[in-house]
Parts: sequence; C-alpha cells; structure tokens
Amino acid sequence: MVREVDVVVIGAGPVGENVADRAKAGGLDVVIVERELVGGECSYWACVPSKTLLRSAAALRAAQRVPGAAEAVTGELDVAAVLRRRNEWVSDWSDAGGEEWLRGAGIGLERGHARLAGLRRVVVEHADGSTTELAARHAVVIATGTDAAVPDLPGLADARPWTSREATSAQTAPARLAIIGGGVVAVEMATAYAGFGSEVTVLARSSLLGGMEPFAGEAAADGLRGLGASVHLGARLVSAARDDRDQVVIEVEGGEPVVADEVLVATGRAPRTADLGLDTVGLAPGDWIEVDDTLLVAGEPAGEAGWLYAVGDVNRRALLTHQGKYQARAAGDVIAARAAGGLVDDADWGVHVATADHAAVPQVVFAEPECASVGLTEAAAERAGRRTRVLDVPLGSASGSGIHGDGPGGRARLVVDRDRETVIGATFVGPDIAELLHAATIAIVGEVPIRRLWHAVPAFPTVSEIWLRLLEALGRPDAPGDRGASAPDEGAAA
Ligand SMILES: Cc1cc2nc3c(=O)[nH]c(=O)nc-3n(C[C@H](O)[C@H](O)[C@H](O)COP(=O)(O)OP(=O)(O)OC[C@H]3O[C@@H](n4cnc5c(N)ncnc54)[C@H](O)[C@@H]3O)c2cc1C
Ligand SMILES: NC(=O)c1ccc[n+]([C@@H]2O[C@H](COP(=O)([O-])OP(=O)(O)OC[C@H]3O[C@@H](n4cnc5c(N)ncnc54)[C@H](O)[C@@H]3O)[C@@H](O)[C@H]2O)c1
Repeated sequence: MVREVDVVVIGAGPVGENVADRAKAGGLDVVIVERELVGGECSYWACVPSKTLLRSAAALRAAQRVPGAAEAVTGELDVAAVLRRRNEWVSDWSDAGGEEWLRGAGIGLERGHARLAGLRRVVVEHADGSTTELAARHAVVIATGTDAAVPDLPGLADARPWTSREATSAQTAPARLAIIGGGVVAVEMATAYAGFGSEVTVLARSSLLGGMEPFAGEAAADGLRGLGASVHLGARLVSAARDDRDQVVIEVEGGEPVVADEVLVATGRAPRTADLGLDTVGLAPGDWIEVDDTLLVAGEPAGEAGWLYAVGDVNRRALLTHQGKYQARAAGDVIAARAAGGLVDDADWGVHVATADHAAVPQVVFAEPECASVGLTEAAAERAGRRTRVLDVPLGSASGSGIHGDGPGGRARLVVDRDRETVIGATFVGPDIAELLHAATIAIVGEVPIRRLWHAVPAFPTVSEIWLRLLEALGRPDAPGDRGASAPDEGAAA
C-alpha cells in the first residue's frame, strides 16, 4: 500500500524535526522517518551529552578563578555525578519525549530505514522487515546527518576505536585516552576527559581548531596542557593496534608509541547517504548533497526539479545544529510557499534562503578557555579578497573581565571590512566568553556600520565592554587623532 502525504522528511534529528515543524505550520501534511532516535545525533551522542560532560568541570574552574569562592572549592569533581547528569539530559537514550513532541505537533512518524525510490517516493524498511511506501505530493527532504569518519590508519579499525558516540555515552572514564584529530570534537572531548582525571594524549596532524583564528587553537592547546593533557601537533601516525593486555598502542613517526586504554577517532564526518537510494534519483550514493540557498538539491533529481531538499549536516554547508535548524526553517517555509504557489523570497537574506551560511556561522568550542567565532577569520577574509583591518585586544582590557575572574584573560579580534566599514568576522577566546558571540553575529548579519556601533554602549562592568576596547583600537570615524587611541578604563586588569 502506498501512503500519500504532502512532505516526507528522512531523519528526525534537530534539522528534520524543524523542517517538519515549519512545513506543518505552513499547512502541509508531513511524515518524518527515523531509524534510530527522534532527536538525532545532537540530542543523544553529540551537542547535548558533550556539553553536559564539559559543564561541571568548567563551573568548578570558574569558581576557582574567583578568590573567596576558590577557597570554598575543597573537593574534587564528582565524575559519577557528571555522568549521571549527562544520562538525565539524554533521557537515558529514550526518545519517548521526542515522539510525544511529534504527536503533539501533528507530524506523522514512521520508524525504520528510509530509501529514496525514484521521483517523490520513499520506501521505509521497518525493524521487522516489513516496508511502507510513501508518496510525497510536494517534497522529500533528506536530513540524515553524518557519521564519524574513521581514517584509513593501518590497524585502527581492528583496535575498536571510540568515535564521538562512545566518547559522549561512556559510563566510566578510561584511565588513559588517546585522541586522534585536532578539531572541535577532539578538543572538547580532550577537555572533558582531562577534567575527569583521565590521562589524555591528543594526536593532531596539524594545529588545533583549524577553522578558527590561529590564536584560538594555540589557547586551546595551552589550556589542555594546563589540564594535564599531552598535545602533539603535527603528529604523523603510522599504525594502531590493541595488544594482548587490551591496550591500544599507536605508533607515531619519529616518536615514542602512545599507549592508552581507549582511542577516540575525531577526524571529521561522513554523510549518511550510502544506503539512501540516491542512485534512484541520479545522485551518487555516499556523497555529500549539494543544494542551492533554498536547500533544494542541485539539478533535476529523477528528471524533475523542485521536489528534493537536503538540509543540515548532510549538505555540508555548516555542520552545526543551530545552522542546520536555521536552514530547516527556510526549507520548511519554502516548501509550504512552493506548495501553495505563493511568493518565494529567495533574494539574499530573504525568508526562504540560508544566506547566513555564507557570511555568519557562529560557533562556540567549549574548550578551556572557550573559543568562539563568527564570520571570516583574517586569513579567510584575505582569501576572499576583502580589504580588512584586524583589531586585537586582550580580554583583560575590559574590567568586567577581571572582575569576572582572575587568571589568563584571553583575547578578542574583530575583522573589519575597510571598504564597507562593517564587521565581517569576530573571535573571542577566554573564560566564559560564549555569550559574547551573539552580539558579533548581529553586527555581521545586520551589516551595522562601525560609526553606528559606537552608539551600542556595553554596560559597565560587563565583559561586553571588550566591544568598546575593540572600537577604540579601530579608532572613531571622523576623529583623525583617534586612530588606535584607547581611553582609560576604570580598574582594567593588566
Ligand atoms: C561530539 C559532537 C558534539 C557536537 N556539538 C555540537 C554543539 O555543541 N553545537 C552544535 O551546533 N553542533 C554540535 N555538533 C554537530 C551537531 O551534532 C550536528 O550538526 C547536528 O546533529 C546535525 O543535525 P542533523 O539533523 O542534520 O543530523 P543528525 O543529528 O545526525 O540527525 C539525522 C537523523 O537522521 C536519521 N537517519 C539517517 N539516515 C536515515 C535513514 N536512511 N532513514 C531514517 N532515518 C535516518 C538518523 O538516525 C538521525 O536521527 C556536534 C557534533 C558532534 C559529533
Ligand atoms: N561546539 C561545537 O559547535 C561542536 C562540537 C563538536 C563538533 N561540532 C561539529 O562537528 C563537526 C565534526 O567535528 P570533528 O572534530 O570531527 O571534525 P573537524 O572537521 O572539526 O576536525 C577534524 C580534525 O581531524 C583532522 N583529520 C582529518 N582527517 C584526518 C586523518 N586522516 N588523520 C588525522 N587527522 C585527520 C583534521 O586535521 C582536524 O583537525 C565539526 O564540523 C563541528 O562543527 C561542533
């Protein structure tokens, strides 16, 4: 039997859920297909468990930076309590809440593995081997996310490596953890497990946090070392194996082997498209799926344009939950608009496009210290041929930062477009700076002129006064004597 619906969404991660929600709100009849847990990677094996694993030790360190509070911190981190709190946040890996939310929103759920079966058709294979065929009147949306990519290092696959799934769901902390990779997962998991007291060794083939300003990766490396981790940059790995004592032994070119109880592979992601029936619509199985700014799959899949969308991680535009959900809002709304024959607002920054993917993708790495960035780095701006001014100020130049806590202050950078006189990139590195980021995102997306930013007054004494220090470093427009001048701050830390 074929079940006819307006829209079929494949994958009930945060992105699929949001597409379904918007399309439903637009008056369409929607079915979502999920083969594991409603809520996806983010809720159960990524954002939520990783952040709950990190938070307790970060809170402890924050207290230790404030004399008076520091003296009151007399105990050790209670790792078992951290793991219990993580288990609560992931509902012990039950998606009953997600299922209830779908029911409440009036979105149909088919549990099973979905595959495309030609034009606007999807076949769902259920756990008992039975199938359901879905025919979409208007659109099919692929929101299947990504899996961890495991590199082809000799012996690694047989060494039972952890991926982000095992690292975020472990019920005990290994005594020794080796981590291959230097990106966000590697840095955050190294921070979490070092905080638990594991002996952590990071093996990165280059520097850390490659997509950010170099000073962010340097601070993350220093921070990890400060937590007792070993950080090897530029490491060339030869092989990995589990020995007869169940230890993982990783051979490193020109160095001593690294021996650990577990090895986490954190070397990026691969799209979940290998077994999705992509060949039935003329696309290559296993590939990332290219889309336009309305999230429509490029070309004419199965010979007809305008019905197949790919949203979230799977389109590789920005592998972040918030950015995928942003795409999802645009996709759900444009599907409803196209179904109704309504106006499609697909100009840059229109309702139905994900323009910010190109200009302002915010990201916070919950490292020690936190590293947050949005927009272009200095190097990316240069590659894009933009004429820029780059301003750096120490975080401690805002007295709010010093009052917030003692210790290494961190750094803030703005990348300003000289021709347009607007901010096009920002990076903040320091303790508890995550919440500084959204102001920068608004400045970039709003293309707020620098001369107007001078009127956005940060409250004293908040860490946000770092914005004033950055503007002072830039100089006030039309005040020729003021280039780079900095007015005194009441009580700024050195
Ligand atoms: C360790 C880690 C930490 C992270 N932390 C953050 C963070 O702090 N902030 C942030 O913004 N991002 C973070 N991310 C990234 C974030 O997890 C992803 O960007 C996000 O999950 C993508 O959402 P999605 O819905 O596209 O895919 P997913 O969350 O992967 O969901 C896809 C869903 O599709 C289902 N599915 C796949 N194939 C099929 C099929 N054929 N049939 C039926 N169902 C299918 C899957 O079971 C899954 O439920 C983190 C990632 C990792 C690995
Ligand atoms: N706080 C957050 O926002 C957050 C947290 C975790 C993950 N994420 C997202 O999840 C995605 C995946 O994170 P990730 O850390 O796995 O990927 P990543 O792309 O951030 O980093 C991959 C790292 O692995 C290294 N690498 C790649 N191939 C390798 C190989 N063959 N051998 C050795 N090293 C290799 C790269 O040099 C890089 O350092 C990211 O895009 C990130 O945006 C976000």
